[in-house]
Amino acid sequence: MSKHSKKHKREAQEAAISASRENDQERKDSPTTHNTGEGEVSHGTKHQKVLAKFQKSMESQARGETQKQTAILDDHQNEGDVELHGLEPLPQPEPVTEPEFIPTFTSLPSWISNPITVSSSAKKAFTEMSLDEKTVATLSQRGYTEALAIQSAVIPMLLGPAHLRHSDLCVAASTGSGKTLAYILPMVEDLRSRPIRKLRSLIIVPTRELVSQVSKVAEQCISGTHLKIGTAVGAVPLLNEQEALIERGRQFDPEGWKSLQDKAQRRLLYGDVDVQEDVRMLEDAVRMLPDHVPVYSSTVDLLICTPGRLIDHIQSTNGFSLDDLEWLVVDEADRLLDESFQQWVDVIMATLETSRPTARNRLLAELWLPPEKRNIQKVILSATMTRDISKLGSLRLRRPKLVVVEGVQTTNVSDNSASTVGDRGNELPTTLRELAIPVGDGLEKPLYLLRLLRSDVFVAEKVTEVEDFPRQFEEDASSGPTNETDSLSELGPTTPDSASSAEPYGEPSTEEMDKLAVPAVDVGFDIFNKDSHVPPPQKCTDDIHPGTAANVLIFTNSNENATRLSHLIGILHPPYAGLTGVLTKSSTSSTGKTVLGAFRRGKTSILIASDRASRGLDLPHLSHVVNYDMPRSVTAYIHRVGRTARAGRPGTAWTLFTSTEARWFWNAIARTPEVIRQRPVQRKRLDAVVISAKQKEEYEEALGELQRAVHGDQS
Ligand SMILES: Nc1ncnc2c1ncn2[C@@H]1O[C@H](COP(=O)(O)OP(=O)(O)OP(=O)(O)O)[C@@H](O)[C@H]1O
Repeated sequence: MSKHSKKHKREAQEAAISASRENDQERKDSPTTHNTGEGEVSHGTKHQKVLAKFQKSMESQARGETQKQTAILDDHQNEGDVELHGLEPLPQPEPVTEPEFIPTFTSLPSWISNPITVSSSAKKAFTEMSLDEKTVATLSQRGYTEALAIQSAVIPMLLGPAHLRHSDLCVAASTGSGKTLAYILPMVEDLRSRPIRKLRSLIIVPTRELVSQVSKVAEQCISGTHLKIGTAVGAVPLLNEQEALIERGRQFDPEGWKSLQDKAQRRLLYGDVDVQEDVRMLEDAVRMLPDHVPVYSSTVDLLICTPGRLIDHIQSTNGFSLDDLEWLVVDEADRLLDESFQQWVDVIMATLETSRPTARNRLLAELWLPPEKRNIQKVILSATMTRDISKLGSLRLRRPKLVVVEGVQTTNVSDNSASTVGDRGNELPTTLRELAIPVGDGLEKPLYLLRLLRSDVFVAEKVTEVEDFPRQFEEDASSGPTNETDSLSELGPTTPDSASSAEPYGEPSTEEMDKLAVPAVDVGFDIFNKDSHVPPPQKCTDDIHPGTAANVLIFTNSNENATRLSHLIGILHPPYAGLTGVLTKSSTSSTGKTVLGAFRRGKTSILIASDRASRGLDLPHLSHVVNYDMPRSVTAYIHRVGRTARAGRPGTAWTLFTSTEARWFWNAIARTPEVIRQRPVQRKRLDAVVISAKQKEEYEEALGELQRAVHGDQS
């Protein structure tokens, strides 16, 4: 029933009820009326009225019903006009095209979204840079006459007296672009004229290898000055470092001695000690002559350290103080800020903000005035600089500026047009060539690696072996991998899931592959030819690394994989055994030094390493990097491949990817707009790594040998 008709019905009912009530009432009020003729007349009139009302209401309801029925009839008639269709989709209107959303705002602060950009070709002669003549001479002895782009931009910003430098600097420039000299040169220029030795500069880096590398560069830069450099790394006993960094003396100071004695007594009696520093001082004070107090002085002007060890010194080395600090450099900043390392940022910032115990500050304190502000020049660097403002904010930067080097115009590899300069991707060196090799399910990855080493890294070997390439092998190559190799999976050095990225993997489409593919190489050889002699190190004969000794850094995802792979290479191809070094997280400092030294001197030409070696390590003549295990992030990839193609030299990076890793690799690494590269990653097939029955047998034997070596079972 329609709303309308309901209403009328209700009205009629109400009218009827009210009329009947009125009648009842009247009957009650005058019980005699129904007996009189007048009363009957009055009743009749009323009933007529009520009846008229009721009829009116019913008519109106009937009219409403009729209208409704007419409307329904009309609807039914109209149905006859409806066009009947089959199951094919109905034509749809054109979707409304909405204008592309181009943000006119950025959530980044303007110093990040509008950085100072430096062209990679902007180079200056060191002689034009107001550097000390001796420094220029030292640089020229090393063969450096021209400052690289980032150095040409940053050095002038950091040169000059402290009161004229008003900004802290963040520097984002690709791996191998020369960031180390960009901060060390102005720092040394600033400190060289200071007559008194104080700890004025602190350089924080993430690994002990980097501490040693940066200190070597710094040592060269300070030659001819009175400056002294110290290092602090976790691998060295703390006590040795304390003795090397702090000189302990004594001073005649009866009042000071008395105050120390009082404190010592209070401590003894009540356990009352004001500050931790006093406790440590008391320990020295008890060994002093009467009326003398200990005094401490720094033995170094510049300290290069890892964050953990720095905190150890701040918290437990008598006399270690950052009161005189003027320079704070954080290299590989994104890595250091990502990992908390005993809350190092908070501890250091708190230490730097404690007011210095100077006479001026004491006077200011007496006048209830704030202590004088410290003027510490902070320089924060990385090839993959974080734009995370909360992390950068923890460093309490003063009027910061971001300097970026633009080596590559935005390329066809990624359409990065919407991104602003500040949040554009990280750049790879322009001289880097990247290739990727599919390795199927990954079960024969060691064989692919060997093949790669012998065909593309140590090129000289390829030339002879291609000539001797046996026809039989060609036939084996075309047969494809067989299921029999599956049994090797448990023993193989890595399994396909060794890359522990959470991203979904999958093969890219054929179309994607076609776009990315480069012509497959069709060379092959017997990788098991143990008798073939490898004269190390060999000269590259290709046009990419002309005349340089070939060497390769191979990355695995764990120490265990690195060690196993090195054993396996030695077993599968004994001539490589003596040429291979392993650098893992667990290598001791001295082992690490020996391994790196041998590699740098060319005694070994294959270095297998975990990601410990990916950050900042400078192996100037490294010709190849191989990602044997898939890196865990795009940042890890950038730092790994950045060990080659440094300072404008050519370099090649190879990545082995399994079919489950393929999609992630191409999407997240090879084609991501986060990475700015000059040329796309090329796909290269090493099809000939297909195993004959004999080779498979030898491979299994090698794996068995490896397993026996691991379990110490020589039977
Ligand atoms: N002015 C120069 N001329 C020639 N070579 C230079 C110059 N400055 C630095 N180099 C060389 O460039 C290489 C890379 O320098 P450096 O290690 O400082 O790079 P980086 O930017 O810190 O790299 P990463 O981000 O990987 O740590 C080194 O081998 C260094 O000796």
